[in-house]
Amino acid sequence: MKPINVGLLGIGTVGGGTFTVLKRNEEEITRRAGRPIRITAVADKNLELARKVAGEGVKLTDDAFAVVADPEIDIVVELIGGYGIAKELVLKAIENGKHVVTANKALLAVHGNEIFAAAQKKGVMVAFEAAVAGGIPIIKALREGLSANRIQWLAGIINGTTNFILSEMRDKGLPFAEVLKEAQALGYAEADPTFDIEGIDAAHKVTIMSAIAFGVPMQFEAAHIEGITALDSVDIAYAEQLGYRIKLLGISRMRPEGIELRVHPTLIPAKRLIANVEGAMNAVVVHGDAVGATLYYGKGAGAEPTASAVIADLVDVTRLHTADPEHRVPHLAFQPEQVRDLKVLPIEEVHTSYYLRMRVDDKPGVLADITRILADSGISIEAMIQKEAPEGASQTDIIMLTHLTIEKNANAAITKIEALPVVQGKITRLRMESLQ
Ligand SMILES: NC(=O)c1ccc[n+]([C@@H]2O[C@H](COP(=O)([O-])OP(=O)(O)OC[C@H]3O[C@@H](n4cnc5c(N)ncnc54)[C@H](O)[C@@H]3O)[C@@H](O)[C@H]2O)c1
Ligand SMILES: N[C@@H](CCO)C(=O)O
Ligand code: NA
Repeated sequence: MKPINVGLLGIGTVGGGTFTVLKRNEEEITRRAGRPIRITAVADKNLELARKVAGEGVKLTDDAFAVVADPEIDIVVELIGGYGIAKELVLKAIENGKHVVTANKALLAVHGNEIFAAAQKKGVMVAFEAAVAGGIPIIKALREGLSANRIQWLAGIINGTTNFILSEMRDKGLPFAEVLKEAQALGYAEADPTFDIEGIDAAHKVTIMSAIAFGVPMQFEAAHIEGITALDSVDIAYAEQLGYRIKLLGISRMRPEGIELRVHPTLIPAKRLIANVEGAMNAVVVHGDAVGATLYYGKGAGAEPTASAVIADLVDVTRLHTADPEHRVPHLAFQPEQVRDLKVLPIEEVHTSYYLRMRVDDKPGVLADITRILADSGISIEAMIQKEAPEGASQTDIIMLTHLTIEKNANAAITKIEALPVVQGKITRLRMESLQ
């Protein structure tokens, strides 16, 4: 059977892993795909690296546009990253009638609408399993496995770097900067690690999942994004005492009036399976009306786990290469004309519950004043701890967990509580999700 020819753009961590796994498992992969999948051209601006990894028998170049223009190439695999040259290359590949496989979540979350429209018009596939949660087949699950369901919400630990940092801080009490350096050395972090720690990478990934779960366009620009840099280790410890873990979650929920799309540190009950996902591992919970809650777990980063997803896409594209475009799975799970223009809700409209930590004067009646404000705002309290004031101290910490409310309601109550003379400084507020 005639091989399918692949042009690889970027042979760094993921590109190198893809080359290695494809070679090692060639026989198994061919048995699945029905024909051999061969990387026949590699472009990397670091030619020395390309030579070292790909060796003889492959066309090597430092000009990625030459691969995209090569008439012998059937599928272009984009593993360069970023929104700059990667966007030009992907659009050019599509224009030249080539299928595209990419791990580039930033590119798809920001420019996906344009890229998928171009691919649809040209009748080519753009596959992106590696872009979300690395090796976990979450795109496949959302797009195909759960297609009977009205998906109601999804929530995931989808950034390995930040989960690694939170785990190490909690278990070993190590400082943030030190753990970040370790995550970078292990190859988990983005080229610019602020994308990880400020929640941007997780927002890219939840944007993509939200689009294919709910049949809406990519709306990255409307996502609410908070990272872990403002998180205080005292809150990690208090959350623990209350039976919760703090994780950086990407959350998207379908509501009749719009979509919630947000990334922020979140308290989740310690007894949930996902609360126990540690280190650089990823996990996503997807809730469908028929199936209920489903959980997907595995390695979200690293050379071979990510290559596993890239190659699964290569197998899919190879199988469907000759199929009529109408018989292929739609790029974004829903038929293109069925994508709905449902907007992302502002963060003030989200439904969630809260962890509140405040420093108060250690006087009688303080608690009554605070609980009255919450009650007047219709916010009920689920749990509370009041720390014993240390010997001779005149102030103490109160930590409260609330029931579900609307964010703007919580904001108004917090402003009123902060205005009480007995409350010192700002209240620390974290969102909580029950994930049931
Ligand atoms: N590393 C991971 O664990 C992981 C996981 C999932 C997704 N991704 C995504 O995969 C993509 C690649 O990530 P990576 O970690 O392999 O990056 P990397 O930096 O290890 O590799 C990128 C490669 O592209 C080459 N390159 C850069 N500019 C180029 C150009 N103009 N022309 C040709 N080559 C060029 C570089 O020399 C390098 O070898 C990114 O989009 C990233 O977000 C990475
Ligand atoms: N920087 C990303 C890589 C995988 O997308 C992470 O830490 O999850
Ligand atoms: Na994946």
